[in-house]
Amino acid sequence: MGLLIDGKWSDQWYDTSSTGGRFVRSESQFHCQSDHAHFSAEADRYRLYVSLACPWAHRTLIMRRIKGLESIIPVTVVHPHMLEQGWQFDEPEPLYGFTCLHELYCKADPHYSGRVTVPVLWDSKQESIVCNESAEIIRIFNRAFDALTGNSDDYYPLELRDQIDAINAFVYDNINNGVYRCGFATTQQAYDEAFDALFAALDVVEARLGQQRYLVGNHITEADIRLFPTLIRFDAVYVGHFKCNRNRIAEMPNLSNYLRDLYQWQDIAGTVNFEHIKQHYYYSHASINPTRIVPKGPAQDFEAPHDRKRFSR
Ligand SMILES: N[C@@H](CCC(=O)N[C@@H](CS)C(=O)NCC(=O)O)C(=O)O
Repeated sequence: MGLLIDGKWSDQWYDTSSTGGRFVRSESQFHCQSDHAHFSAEADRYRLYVSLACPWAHRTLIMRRIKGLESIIPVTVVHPHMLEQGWQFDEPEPLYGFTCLHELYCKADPHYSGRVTVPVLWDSKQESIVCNESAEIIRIFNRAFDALTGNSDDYYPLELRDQIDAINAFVYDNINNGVYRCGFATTQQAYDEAFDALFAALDVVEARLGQQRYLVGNHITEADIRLFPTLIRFDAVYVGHFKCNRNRIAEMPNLSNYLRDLYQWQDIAGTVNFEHIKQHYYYSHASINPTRIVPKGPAQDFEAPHDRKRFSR
C-alpha cells in the first residue's frame, strides 16, 4: 500500500507517528457538486471504480442498485488484495488498459499527491475523476439521474436533512471511521479511546433502533445506507482483525435485526461479497496480520427472519 507524491507512486503505510498513534483519515481531493442541478447526467458517460471489500465504496454500490443505475453506470472492481502497488485490477481496466488504480489518478492529474482510494467516479468524456468521496457520490446518485431512470426515490429528503446530517456525523466519527481508528491505532491509548467511542455509539444506535425501524424514523434514508456497510463487515472482520471485540453485532438484538432487515431489502444482499471483504482485510494489512491467514468463519445467516416489521414503514 502506498500513495502518490507528485504523480510518483511511493509504497508506504499510514504514518501515525505525529498523532500519538491515532489513525487520521485524509480528506478526499476530487469533489463534485452535491447539488445535482450542476451534474450532467448521461448514460454510459461515467464509470465507478470500487473494491467490494471497501465500506465506503459499498455505499455507492448500494445507492447505484436502489436507484436503478446499474445499466447506466458501469462498474470496475479491483482485486481484493491491496499490496505494494495499492489497488490493482485483475485484468487491465476497460477504458485505458491500466493495471493499477494509481494510473487512473495520474491520468486525472499527472501531479496528484495523496492517497489512491476507492470509490472513484470517472467521467469518460472529460477523462477525469468527477469525485473520489463516497459521501458525495451517493448524493449524486440519489438525484442526478432521476430523469434518465424514472426513479425518484429520495434518500436525502429536504425535510429530514438536518436529522440525517446529525446522525451521519455521529455514525461517521464513531462507527464508520471508528472501526478504522481501532484497527489502525498504533498505541494502546489511541486504540482504547477509539474502542470506547465505538461501543458507546453502538449502544446509542441500539437504543434508538428500539424506538423506530431505521436511523431516521421509519423510512430508509441515506443514513442507513452509510451505516450498513460497516455493520455487515463487523462480525466477520472488525471484531477480530480490528480488535473491536467488546461484543459482536449478533449480540445486539436491535442492530442485528436491523442489519438483516436492510440486507433483505431491494436485494442489497447482491452488493455484499464476504470473500472480497475477508480477503482484503486479513491479507492486505500485513502489519496487523503478518501470517495473512484468512479466517474461515464466522457462520452467519443474514437471510434469517427479522423482527423489524413491528414498526410500520
Ligand atoms: N473518504 C473516502 C475514503 C475512501 C477510502 O479510504 N477507501 C479505502 C478503502 S476502504 C482506500 O481506498 N484506501 C487506500 C489508501 O488509503 O491508500 C470515501 O468515503 O470515499
